Amino acid sequence: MNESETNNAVLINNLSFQYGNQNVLENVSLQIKKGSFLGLVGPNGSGKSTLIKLILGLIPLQSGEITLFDQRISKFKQWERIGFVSQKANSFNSGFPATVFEVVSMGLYGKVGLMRFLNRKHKQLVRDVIEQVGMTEYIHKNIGELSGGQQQRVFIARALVSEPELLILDEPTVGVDAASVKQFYDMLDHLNRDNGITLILVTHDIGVMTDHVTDVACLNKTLHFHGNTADFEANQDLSSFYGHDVHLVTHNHHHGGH
Ligand SMILES: Nc1ncnc2c1ncn2[C@@H]1O[C@H](COP(=O)(O)OP(=O)(O)OP(=O)(O)O)[C@@H](O)[C@H]1O
Repeated sequence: MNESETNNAVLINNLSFQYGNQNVLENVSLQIKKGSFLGLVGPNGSGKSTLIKLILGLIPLQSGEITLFDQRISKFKQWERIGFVSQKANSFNSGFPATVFEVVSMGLYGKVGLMRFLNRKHKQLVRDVIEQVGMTEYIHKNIGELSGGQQQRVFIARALVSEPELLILDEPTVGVDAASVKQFYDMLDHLNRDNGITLILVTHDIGVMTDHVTDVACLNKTLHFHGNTADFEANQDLSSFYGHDVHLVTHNHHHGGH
């Protein structure tokens, strides 16, 4: 980390975005501090993935500003500081011919070109991140033979080999069974607390999430709430609106209290 940097991993200022003439994000401002673990929640179609794509520079800004580690996104070049794991990561079928070690090594491609040129240091790094996500005993297993939750850990390890300071996860627990979800969150806690990695987690698992995240942001085109987890839970309107029935809510609904 750079000594002269502020405490912000991500700073979003007055961001708006449209697909065609559909407003998807309106005047969103959000400060994500280094070391925090942010849960980003919102109904289907509320703009969560769009916000993440904008932060990752995958789609261009239209209005407003995003600052990553104190650099305007248009000038930002240190993309290795940011890792991303998507919901669709766990789609390997049982025939996929790559081991956990190999899949995680692919995360180094940007650094070393081809996997067969991995040096001792790189191999150790690959083993270390596999250890961090608790997959050491599966290191030589084929990825396709693992459960969805285990595959997702492997994808997190793959994102971790480039040693990101910020890791963004877009609904990583979709399709993962309840028992594995708990372990998955424990692993995220470890990365956040022990390794100091800032996390942004897009999720619909409100109940599980609030036991782990430090901060919550509720998005429904505009930002309805951003604050610490205790304040989110204390606000009954918010936790029920963004809770279990979130899939049924339409954009036209009214919801008070904030
Ligand atoms: N490439 C695109 N072109 C046009 N419209 C899009 C595109 N991507 C998303 N949208 C629309 O923008 C809105 C926000 O979508 P977005 O994927 O950001 O929501 P989300 O909160 O991530 O939803 P979900 O929880 O269902 O994943 C939706 O109405 C969606 O249909």
